[in-house]
Amino acid sequence: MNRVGEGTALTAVGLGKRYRRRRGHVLRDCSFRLPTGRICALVGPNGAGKSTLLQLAAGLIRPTEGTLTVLGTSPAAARERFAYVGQGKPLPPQLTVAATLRLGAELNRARWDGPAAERIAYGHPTPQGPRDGALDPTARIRSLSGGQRTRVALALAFGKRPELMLLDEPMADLDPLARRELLGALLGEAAEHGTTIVMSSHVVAELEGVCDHLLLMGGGRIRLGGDPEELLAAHTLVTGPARDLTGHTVVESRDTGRQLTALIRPGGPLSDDWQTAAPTLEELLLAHLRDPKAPDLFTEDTAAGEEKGEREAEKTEAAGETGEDQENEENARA
Ligand SMILES: Nc1ncnc2c1ncn2[C@@H]1O[C@H](COP(=O)(O)OP(=O)(O)OP(=O)(O)O)[C@@H](O)[C@H]1O
Repeated sequence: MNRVGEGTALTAVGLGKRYRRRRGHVLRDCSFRLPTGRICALVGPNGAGKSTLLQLAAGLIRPTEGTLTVLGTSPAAARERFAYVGQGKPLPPQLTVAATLRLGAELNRARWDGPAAERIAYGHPTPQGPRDGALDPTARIRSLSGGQRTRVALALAFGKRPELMLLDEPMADLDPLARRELLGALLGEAAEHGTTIVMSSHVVAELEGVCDHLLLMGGGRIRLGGDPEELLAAHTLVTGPARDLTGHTVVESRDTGRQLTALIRPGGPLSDDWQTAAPTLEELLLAHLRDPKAPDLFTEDTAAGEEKGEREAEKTEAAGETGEDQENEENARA
């Protein structure tokens, strides 16, 4: 359901991506809309194209087909308004943490929020002194652990005070306390400033209760898109002796001979023979991942087809972005 004053953070229309040295498409004909102000989990198996989608949104690579509009414009035009933290996290190895944050301030003079960056990097000191995991401002980047570098990269992202954060597995190398702290900071950021957050992750359980939007990728496309609660509400786990599920959309079913267990999207009332239960988010995602043929589902406000006028404008604007020089750009960045 659309919320009052809500805009669009990302719109993909017929988005496709093929890498030159790889057979077949990584993404094919993806269309979806992500409203602003959402904390969106981007999930899917290894190689599903999550990093590719985030890199397309960050303007680091270009689509082979279709368009991806960021904050209503092209990724290049929106560059100042979003922050991207990729898995590689390139940071200047010779600089100290404090100098890296000063560089961030220098590069983002118009919007820099120093206290926000410092909160992520150094945290709030406890009465006993600096909190565990807080970075030493005089430490050089090259001497930091993977998780500590992630913290610097996230501090730069928060300092930029972006409208949109694109985070590629931001929690992968953080310890459990740091993960919790980061999730709290992301929630606070979204609540206070209306920041849209898109983060890829493999840890579904960690995302429950944090994310209010979900994009499930698989088979080169977006399989599920929307508010997790709405997506869950559209599904029911059923168990029973009956075999006939005509009239319902079956996502996955297992037949032991004596009884059938299935995850379905009910198309009408269920007969009394069935025992029913609400699936968990993990059950919903796993069922879709196990069965690549399960039909895709988008909640009402996330199907890109809604905004025809906007789409036409986006196509025109972004048309210049889908150039033939895409591989040159990728090579240059590599
Ligand atoms: N620069 C590239 N050149 C060729 N193929 C690539 C390139 N980058 C990614 N790929 C391929 O595209 C597919 C999608 O990769 P991507 O990194 O986007 O997936 P992912 O969902 O982020 O995976 P993971 O969960 O393992 O991080 C993979 O098969 C990968 O090998």
